[in-house]
Amino acid sequence: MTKRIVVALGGNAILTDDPSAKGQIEALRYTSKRLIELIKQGHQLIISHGNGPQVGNLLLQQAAADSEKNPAMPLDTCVAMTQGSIGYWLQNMLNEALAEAGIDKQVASVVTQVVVDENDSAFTNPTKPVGPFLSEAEAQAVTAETGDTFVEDAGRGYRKVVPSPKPISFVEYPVIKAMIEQDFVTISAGGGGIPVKQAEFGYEGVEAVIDKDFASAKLAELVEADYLVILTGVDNVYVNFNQPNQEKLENVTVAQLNNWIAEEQFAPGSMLPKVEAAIAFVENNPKGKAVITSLENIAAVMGEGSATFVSVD
Ligand SMILES: Nc1ncnc2c1ncn2[C@@H]1O[C@H](COP(=O)(O)OP(=O)(O)O)[C@@H](O)[C@H]1O
Ligand SMILES: NC(=O)OP(=O)(O)O
Repeated sequence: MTKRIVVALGGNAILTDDPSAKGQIEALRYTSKRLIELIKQGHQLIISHGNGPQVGNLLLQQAAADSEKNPAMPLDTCVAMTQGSIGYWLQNMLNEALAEAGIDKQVASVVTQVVVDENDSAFTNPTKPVGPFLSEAEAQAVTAETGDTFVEDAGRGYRKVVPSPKPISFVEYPVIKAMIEQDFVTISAGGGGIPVKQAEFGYEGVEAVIDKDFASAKLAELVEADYLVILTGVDNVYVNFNQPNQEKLENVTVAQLNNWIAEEQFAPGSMLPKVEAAIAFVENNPKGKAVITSLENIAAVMGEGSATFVSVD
């Protein structure tokens, strides 16, 4: 039976060890081949993706801009730029994979604006890690020069943090919905969506990066998806992660996850938002399941391999 599946692509589905455009296109070529396995099985794919590494790199490139003739772009515009570039690469690679598989299906990216609350406490408490991983000494040197805030990111090094308000609504949702109804493969809410606030007539950008897992959960809720699949660097969520007594989670409920959240089992800025997004989706859509796994293990969604499945109870 056809399932409606929202797939949120994490960092390493797009950027492996080569951050050049060519390297990211290659990573997305592989990713697309894996993704269309679900289309081959007759399922409907609704794709979103992250942009943390890319938007952080773009911010670093902005620092090289001169102030008048070649001005630095604000963060919301940088999010739009990464949404555009990743969407462009991904739609091309999906088209290629579909053509190779002899499947005639349209793919398109939607430049997606996501409304946030300008009074969200995130604006005074930046938590979203973006850009490259630095050593502690490198991070301290950048902070001394720019005033940027860095945090240690899940044992992998230090990353700059930016405000990450919660997504409220999708400006382009009627368009996304119409495309889904036509059975087009949609790429939307890239990089969590371009953060905007309501203006008198229309919308105005705000400087932030929305967490793509929260945006994807909201999208999955709106489209009443059967599955929200969050693809990341690990096959499963763990308790006691990276410790000798780490324990793989396979089928878990919201109540169990809430207990582990209280024990601080999931790293803020990396696994915690994924777990929270999974909870939000199944609580608002109790018939749906959330799945956290790796791209390599995507077949687990249909029962072939290891993944963490979250259900409401
Ligand atoms: N409890 C945990 N269980 C599994 N992975 C965890 C846990 N805590 C932190 N992590 C780390 O979080 C990473 C996923 O977050 P991140 O790489 O920021 O996401 P994304 O794939 O969306 O870019 C995993 O690859 C893993 O290294
Ligand atoms: N915007 C966002 O959450 O990106 P990452 O998933 O790449 O961190």
